[in-house]
Amino acid sequence: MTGPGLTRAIGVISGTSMDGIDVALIASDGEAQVETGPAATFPYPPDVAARLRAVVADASEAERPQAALERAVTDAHVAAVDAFFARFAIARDSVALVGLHGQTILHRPGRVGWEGRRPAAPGARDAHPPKAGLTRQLCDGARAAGALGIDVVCDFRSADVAAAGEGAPLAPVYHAAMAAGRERPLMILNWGGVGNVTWLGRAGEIVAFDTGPANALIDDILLSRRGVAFDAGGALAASGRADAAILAALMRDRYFDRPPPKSLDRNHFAAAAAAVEALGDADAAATLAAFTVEATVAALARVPEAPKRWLVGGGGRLNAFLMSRLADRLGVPVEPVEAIGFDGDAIEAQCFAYLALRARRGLPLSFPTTTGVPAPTTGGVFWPAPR
Ligand SMILES: Nc1ncnc2c1ncn2[C@@H]1O[C@H](COP(=O)(O)OP(=O)(O)OP(=O)(O)O)[C@@H](O)[C@H]1O
Ligand SMILES: CC(=O)N[C@H]1[C@@H]2OC[C@@H](O2)[C@@H](O)[C@@H]1O[C@H](C)C(=O)O
Repeated sequence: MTGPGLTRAIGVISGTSMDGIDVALIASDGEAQVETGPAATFPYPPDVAARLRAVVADASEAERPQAALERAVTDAHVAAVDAFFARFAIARDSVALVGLHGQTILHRPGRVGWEGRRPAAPGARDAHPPKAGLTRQLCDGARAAGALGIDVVCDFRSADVAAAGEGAPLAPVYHAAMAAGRERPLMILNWGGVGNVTWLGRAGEIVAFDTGPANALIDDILLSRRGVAFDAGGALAASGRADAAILAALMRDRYFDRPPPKSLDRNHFAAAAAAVEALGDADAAATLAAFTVEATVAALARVPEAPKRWLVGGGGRLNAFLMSRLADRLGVPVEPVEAIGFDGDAIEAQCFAYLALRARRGLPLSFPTTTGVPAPTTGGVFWPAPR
């Protein structure tokens, strides 16, 4: 794999589920041409995962420097790339670049309107002035480039936030490349911990935003109540009944009133766990699954034209219950991205390889209709390997 004009790059990400470190190889020009190679997921060392969960659960902790944890996360990501080279017998010097997303521990973009805030009237004293935008992905680029001996791009979101964008989602430009030549309008949905959509219009328009919860809330109650990481296939949710009143209350969150672009911190909907506390396990899972589906369906009101087809990536595509409920509610085909030849577990890692290549070429990663940034904006920080 490497056609003329294509560069081989590896992408690495651990998403909001913190279920492991995804690694994928692509060859691409950072534009229309993408060839996908192998991909795999490697577990976090358990102590690193536990420390991350504690920090992510506490925003004030997530704002502190976290230098030791950043080193541990970086080393885990480097180890994952080394294991990837070994598993697929890939020569290190055949890869020109590594895009390291790192681990998001806090996401608080500073755009006016964030969290449903309304701009204060002119002259009025704002009782809750916006905090400066901040998005934190733990990743030490210099350490990673040194350990890997390969050039690294990391910190993909900060330039967008500094330019008054949401800093997320960044996958849309990769989704557009994946779906080139497919029927429009088309929706690409990522159901990871948090959900996000990319709407692709007939004339090449892209509208993208985070939809709401995907699996994170369901994962959290399965872990706290049953000691398991997720609801396999959605079996527990399928055996329960969603509580309509609780669901309606959850859907009144002001996030759903906001027009896109918009993005979420993993913990935005953390109060939902308390809302289902009095329910039995199956009904709680069913209510949170219904919340994921309704939050996703609500995206329809925010795109110019209803998509003819939805393609789903991320672990949520393996939840048969969520997939069939979404298809019922939408009335159009809802299929895993495998339907167009992509590995739904690898898209985000592929995406950060692709974005790293774009960053090196000065191409934009984000756009006014994907993050609300005022103009198309490149990003990422480059760390050359020591020579
Ligand atoms: N067989 C399955 N049945 C049900 N759910 C599953 C299954 N396999 C994975 N999942 C869900 O998918 C989640 C992981 O999805 P994924 O790896 O796409 O998330 P992520 O990339 O960490 O999150 P994000 O995209 O928000 O950053 C798991 O936490 C689990 O909830
Ligand atoms: C701040 C952050 O890490 N956001 C993630 C998260 O996980 C899903 C959703 O929320 C999306 O906005 C984003 O990830 C993907 C890869 C993105 O930027 O497109």
